[in-house]
Parts: sequence; structure tokens; C-alpha cells
Amino acid sequence: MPLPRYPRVQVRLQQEVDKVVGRSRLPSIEDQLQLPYIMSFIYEVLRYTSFMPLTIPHSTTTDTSIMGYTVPKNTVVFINQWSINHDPTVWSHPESFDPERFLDPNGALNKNLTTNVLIFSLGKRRCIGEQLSKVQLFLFTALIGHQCHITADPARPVTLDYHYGLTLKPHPFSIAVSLREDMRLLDVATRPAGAEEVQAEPSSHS
Ligand code: HEM
Repeated sequence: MPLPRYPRVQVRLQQEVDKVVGRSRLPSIEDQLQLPYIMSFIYEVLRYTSFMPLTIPHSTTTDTSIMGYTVPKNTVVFINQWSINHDPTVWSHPESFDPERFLDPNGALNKNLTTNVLIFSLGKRRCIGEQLSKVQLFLFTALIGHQCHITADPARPVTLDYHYGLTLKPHPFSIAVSLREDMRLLDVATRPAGAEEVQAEPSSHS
């Protein structure tokens, strides 16, 4: 959604992946450290959308306190991640979508700032899928940037508005996804393992 909404961000993402990876192979996880703009884009999507605005509710097992506030036993508690991700004392212009906020003056990823993004919750029950999700988000974004170009329907401009729920869901939208080149690299990557060998050596039982 942010790619068709912010075409200049999409172009910058494509330029970075083209420069680092080139056009003769697909991006891989080994490229991650050399692609800080892609990582800053992902963190900004997580921060800005805060698509899991509240964590799963838990309940206190004893009387306790947090920052001087008393919280009695059996109180339902959850974290307002959306509010932390839009806190103006932490984020400048929190309502602007700006991946560059995560880049330092040298263009490297500001890891201190990325740790302020809260989307996988905190504490003992925080999401166990955090690292896996970040790997998947990186590969997905790098591949989309490398292989695809996404545009909005001029008759129905894309917004980043959402419906409320346990997760925030985008309003219905209309986009066009086109290939930047041909299917050659994708065909090779998605070919079943051993497919060439099977074609070269047909079974003697057939
Ligand atoms: C961007 C993707 C994801 C987001 C934003 C996300 C976010 C969350 C959040 C906010 C919680 C609630 C933590 C709490 O109770 O305070 C949670 C729990 C959990 N998540 Fe994720 N998650 C994501 C992907 C995944 C994936 C890929 C897996 C599995 C491979 C996963 C497995 C779990 C499990 C098992 C829990 C329950 C942990 C527990 O109760 O101890 N999540 N997740």
C-alpha cells in the first residue's frame, strides 16, 4: 500500500536494490546489511501503520505498580502500541510517512531508533515470530522492489486509512502490479528442485 501511495519511496527502494543486487540475480538474505533503505522502509511501515495497535490482553496475577500507578491483581492490561509508535516526544512528525527517519547522516540504519518501534509487544509473552517476520518482510519487500512496479488506479487514489479491529485492515483498494522485466529470474527461483534432472532423464518405467 505505501508503495503506490508514495511513488518516490518506491523508486528509491528500486534504485537501492538495483545498485546492490544488480539485475542478473534475485535479492537474498545476505544482501540485508547492504540495503538500509529497504529496512528503514519496513520499520516505517510497521511504525506508521501500527497495524496491530493493541497487544493481546493479559491479566495481572498480583497487586503491582508501573511508573507509580497502582495496578491491582486481576486487572486486564495491554499495551497501546499505536500510541507508542506515534508519540511526538519520540518521533518527529509522527503522522508523516518518512522511511528516511531511520537513516543516519551516513545513510546507515539507525538501530537505536528501530528499537523504539513497538509492534511485536514486550515482556515474556512478546511475539515469538519477530525474527522470522523480519526476515520474511525483508525478502518480500526486496523481491517486490526488484521485480515489480506498483501503481494506483488514478480513478481511486490509494489512502492508508483503515478499518478498526484486532488488526487494522486497509480500506478496499485498487492497484496495478507490473513486472519490471521478464519472468526469467522468477521462473528459475520457483522451478521445483531437480526439475531439470527429471526432464533430462525420464523414468524408465514411463
Ligand atoms: C509482522 C508480523 C507479526 C506481528 C506484528 C506479530 C505481533 C504479535 C503480537 C502483538 C503478539 C501479542 C504478544 C502479547 O501477548 O503481548 C503476538 C503473539 C504471538 N505471535 Fe506474533 N506477530 C507477527 C508474526 C508472527 C509469526 C510469523 C509467528 C509464528 C511463526 C507468530 C507467533 C506468535 C505467537 C505464538 C504468539 C503468542 C506468544 C505468547 O503468548 O507467549 N507471530 N504476535
